[in-house]
This record gives sequence, C-alpha cells and structure tokens, in this order.
Amino acid sequence: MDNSTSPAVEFRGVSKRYGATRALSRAGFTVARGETVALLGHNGAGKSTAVDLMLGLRRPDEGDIKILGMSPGQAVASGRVGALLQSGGLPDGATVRDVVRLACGLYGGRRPVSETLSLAGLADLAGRQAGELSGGQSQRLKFAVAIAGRPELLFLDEPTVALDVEARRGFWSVVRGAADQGASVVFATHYLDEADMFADRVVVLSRGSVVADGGPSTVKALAGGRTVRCVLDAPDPRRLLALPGVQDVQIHGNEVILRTGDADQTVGALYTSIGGVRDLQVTGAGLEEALIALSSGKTA
Ligand SMILES: Nc1ncnc2c1ncn2[C@@H]1O[C@H](COP(=O)(O)OP(=O)(O)OP(=O)(O)O)[C@@H](O)[C@H]1O
Repeated sequence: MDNSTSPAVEFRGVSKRYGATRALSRAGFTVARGETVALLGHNGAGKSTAVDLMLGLRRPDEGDIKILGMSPGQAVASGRVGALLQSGGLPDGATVRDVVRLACGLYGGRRPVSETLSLAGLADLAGRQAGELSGGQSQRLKFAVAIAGRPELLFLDEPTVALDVEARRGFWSVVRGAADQGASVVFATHYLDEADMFADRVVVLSRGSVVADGGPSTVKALAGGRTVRCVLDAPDPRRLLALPGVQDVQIHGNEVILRTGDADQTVGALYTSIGGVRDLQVTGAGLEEALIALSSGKTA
C-alpha cells in the first residue's frame, strides 16, 4: 500500500482506562507530515498514555489510531518511527560511538554513524563513556538512538524533564536539525515555553480530553491573550486597534492598555509603526495562564 501521503498521525476518538482511571476520553488530533506538534498538559493529563498508544505499546479501549497510514504496531515494525521515552537507560560501560553504532546497525545503516553523531551534537563526545555523560548529553544520546533509523516520525515523551535551561536549549536545537530534514515530531511536555517555541501546533490535553488544538498563539488567544501597557504621546485608538493581535484598546490620558492575542507581534508593531513607546509592560495570559484557563474550561 502506498501510504506516503497519509498523515503522520491520525488519532480519532481514542479512550483508554486503567481500572477506574480514565486516562483518555475520546481524544482526537492529527499530525501532518513534517509537522512538529506538542502534546501539552499537566501531570496526569494523558500525554504518556497517548504516546504509548501511538507506539502500539498499549491498545485503546475505543477509537482508531493510524501512524503513517498503518496500525501503530505495523508502523513501528517498519522501522519508520523513532522514540525517546521517559523510561529506558543506556549501557554505562559503552562509549557514545558504540551505542550509536549499535543503533545504526540495527537499522541496516540507513543513517551513517557519523551523521547520527553530528545531528545529535555528539561528534566531540563520541569516545566518552555513556555513564559519564551529563543529563543533557545523555538525552542527546537517547535522541541519537531514536533518529538512527532515519525515522519519518519521532515521538519524544517529556525529553527535557530535569534538564537545565542550557541543556534544554541544546536538546531542542538538535531536534530542530532532525525536523529540518523532514521528520514529523510529536513531543509531550508540561514546559509551556517549549511548546510555544518549538511546536508548529499545540494540542492541549486536560484530564484525558483535548481542550485546545492550534498554533501556540491561537492557544494563548483562546484564553484571553495578554495585556500590553505603555505610555504614548497622543495615542490614537484606531491605529492601536489596527496593530497585529490587538483585540481591545483602552486609553486613559497618555496611558494605553491593549488586550492582545499575540503580545510579541503587538509589541514589535508598537515600536515599528507607532513609536515613542515608554514604560512598556506585558502581563497576563502566557501559555501557562492559557493552560490553566483551558484546563478549567474558563476560556473567553
Ligand atoms: N499503568 C497505569 N496504571 C494505572 N493508572 C495509570 C497508568 N498509567 C497512567 N495512569 C493514570 O492515567 C492518567 C494519565 O496518565 P499519563 O501518564 O498518561 O499522563 P501524563 O500527562 O503523561 O502525566 P505526566 O506528565 O505526569 O507524565 C493519570 O491519572 C495516571 O495516574
């Protein structure tokens, strides 16, 4: 069957219970080829369950899951899917190169060892023992194993949990490199800034249901956006309302209060097309507030 045009993921009406716990409740979303999608939600929202189901590690109670046009089991068996899961260690005594060589060998050399090392940012660490790596380096080694078969689709389950800011940045820059080569990426996270910065789309899960699905700025706007305050000489309400993202304008003398669904664009345009901006402040709903509002069903 030619399934090269099928979406990377079709997840339709999926429910999963563990005894009395309802982990997923008719959850649905799709992931297009080449897209990077964040599954965002608090602890227990159902993210890992969704990832396990997409990898065929568990079976849904109801619903339908297709991965690259196939059942999850077939997709994984075809070697076209890579994964970095929360569990799973590395052989401490082996070097980075040994681990990567083994992974590349298991996939019949679809991706050369040197390319895999360099994509994962490990070229300079190839001779290091896996047990001597920092947290960020060992996540990059697990990532190298995940991309060794040149997968068309990558699943990353909370890959940067417990990493510091620098290590997280390093990790995401290597993921970008793999995504730039055309792989679709699905990652679970409760780091809101990561979803905002690295995903084309964010699927927000709350108590097993999808409560929002859209671009990061759409998800933020759903929860009411942010407030941008500043001082301007002679503010013009019509020009301010025409700025990108602005939904509402209030003016008190020289003080301006804008409600916006995209604070970054609004602030940029304030400086470039209005000018004379003083005492600028941005407050209110970031993705964090959006998530809280969406999770409790209190969206605007
Ligand atoms: N093997 C299991 N047995 C029983 N309950 C489970 C099991 N795995 C998950 N759960 C429960 O299912 C719900 C969803 O868990 P899941 O791990 O999918 O959420 P998550 O969003 O990945 O959370 P986290 O961010 O903490 O990893 C939670 O209430 C969890 O306690």
